[in-house]
Amino acid sequence: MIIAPSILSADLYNLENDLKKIGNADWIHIDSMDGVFVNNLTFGSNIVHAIRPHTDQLLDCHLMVDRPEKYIDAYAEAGADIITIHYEATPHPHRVLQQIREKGIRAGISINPGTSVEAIKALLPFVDLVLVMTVNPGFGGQSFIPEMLDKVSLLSDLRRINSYSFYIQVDGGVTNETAVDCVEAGADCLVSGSYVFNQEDPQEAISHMQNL
Ligand SMILES: O=C(CO)[C@H](O)[C@H](O)COP(=O)(O)O
Repeated sequence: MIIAPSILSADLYNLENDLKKIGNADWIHIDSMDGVFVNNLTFGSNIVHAIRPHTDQLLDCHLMVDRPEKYIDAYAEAGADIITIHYEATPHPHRVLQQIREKGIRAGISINPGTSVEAIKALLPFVDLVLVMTVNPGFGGQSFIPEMLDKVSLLSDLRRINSYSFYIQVDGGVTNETAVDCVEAGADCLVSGSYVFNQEDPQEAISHMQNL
């Protein structure tokens, strides 16, 4: 199981120290929010640029921004390994996914709780990752919406039937308990923010989830 702690819940004043606390994680999840697509503002490609020289962990960039096509070049130049855009954020998701892959970067598509898997079926051959939001995007520390697990199961079936190879990532309210349900439904990558960073020993929490 791939674990991607979200630095949305890190202490930005002590980011270097907090990155050490999650040093055994496979990926680092970077939540960019623009105050338009979601009602919150966080960070942009500048944080990718700042972290990149200091880790070999994959930088997994989740763009909760309107019209993500405007920012792909900046994230590519900053050193992103994965860029996930929201299906709901652009009228041209297929074009933006192509734009990401043309940069040699893995491309992900994310869906809000109100968006069905059917809506992104035509995009599945063109993605390296599908992110199922299990909270409404915008804030950390929200409660997991269990009904979203049906989407994870459906994606897992579609992946098997069509021999696709995208990762199925779950994000929002992931704890040691909800992680078990995500794994059973077919997820292979879990984003966890507040749960991981609130633990006495984040590395132990990460390795527990990695072994699910
Ligand atoms: O994308 C996000 C919010 O939009 C966060 O990645 C997500 O909510 C993780 O935080 P937590 O584990 O605290 O729910």
